[in-house]
Amino acid sequence: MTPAARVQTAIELLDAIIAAAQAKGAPADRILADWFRGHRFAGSKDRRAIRELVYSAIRACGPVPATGRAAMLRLAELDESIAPLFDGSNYGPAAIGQSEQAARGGVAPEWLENRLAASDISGEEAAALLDRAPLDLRVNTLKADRATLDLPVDAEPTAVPNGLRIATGTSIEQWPEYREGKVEVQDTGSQAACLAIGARPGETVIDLCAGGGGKTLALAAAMDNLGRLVASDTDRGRLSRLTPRAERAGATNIEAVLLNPQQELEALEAHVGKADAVLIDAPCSGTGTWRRNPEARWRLDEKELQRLAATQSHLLDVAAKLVKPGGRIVYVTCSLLDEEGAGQFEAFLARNPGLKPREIDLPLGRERGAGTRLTPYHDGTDGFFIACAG
Ligand SMILES: C[S@@+](CC[C@H](N)C(=O)[O-])C[C@H]1O[C@@H](n2cnc3c(N)ncnc32)[C@H](O)[C@@H]1O
Repeated sequence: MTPAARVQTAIELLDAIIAAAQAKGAPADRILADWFRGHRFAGSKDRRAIRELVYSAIRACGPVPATGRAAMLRLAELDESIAPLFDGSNYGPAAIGQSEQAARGGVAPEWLENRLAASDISGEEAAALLDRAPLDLRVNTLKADRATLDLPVDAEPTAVPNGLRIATGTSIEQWPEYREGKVEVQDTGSQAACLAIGARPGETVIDLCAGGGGKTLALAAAMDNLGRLVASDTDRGRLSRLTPRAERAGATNIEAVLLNPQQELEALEAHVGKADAVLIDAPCSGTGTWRRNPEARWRLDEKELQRLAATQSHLLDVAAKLVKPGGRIVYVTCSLLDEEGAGQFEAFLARNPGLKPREIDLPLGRERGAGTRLTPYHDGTDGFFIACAG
């Protein structure tokens, strides 16, 4: 493909990504993967270049761009190598018209920038939300030891006990160490969230929103497979990914439980008032993970944020029923908005005067309300709010 044809392809993909974001459809990564699968003539260099153009254009726009072409014109304002490729050549984009408008820059749609600023995320903190994410691994202590594990590439220890950082873009799926379950891909912030729960061998721990089990596997390792680890979620598809992952990781103490939304306690009845610890890795806006999926900024609206906050509050109340007296509840969101983090947790404590905030000792982050906040700018991790009560 010519460089101009790559730009035109990126424009068309951006059109699809913008439409999907507004319709809450497929994420950008899936749209790209599907296109690459259907267009085998695009070689690996083409694919890399197109991906880079698409993601750079997404990062360059704050509010939702009107079109893929407007998004690419915004990128052309930042990267002078792009405008000359609007050359009207075969398969390339038409020449830039005199009155054509580029999309607006910024960190996010204005309403969302304002919400972030109200949560003290602005300036460099806000800009860093759109950095490129590093590639972090967690060494699975059920099968390996960070101090002695030999990997095919250089790896730097991170601030968390079993974390390693390797070069972004490294493909690890074919590594024997990965296939044998010695390492998992997991952001350092997620690993810190797992540390906060302090899961110990022999305990009963409930991972209430387990999804595909990213944190469940870390908890199983912390428990050394001893005790009871309940992994629940309302999403059957996500939860079904846990079993093969647990097998690969050698995690043997996990019990997966599918929940009905709003009736979570029915399936978890046997555990009411008995859990030593409950982790709520709550569904959230994901403002802390824009480094990985920057078009998520265009999916969110105020109504969705309200819906998420209501679910978070409900799940905190569910956790309060599951935990035993003296047990601990750890609340985690990968959002930097206080209404999903410090504010949400404060309201929970106010509703439950019998529960008190507990200090969590993490090697990263800063105090925020009754919890700890990790940010890409300050900690080099995804953004997280993590808090504990008991
Ligand atoms: C942030 S994700 C969890 C990620 C997962 N813990 C991990 O580390 O890979 C939030 C999860 O909450 C689940 N969820 C949404 N509503 C729920 C509910 N009412 N009860 C339990 N889980 C729920 C979603 O299906 C989603 O998997």
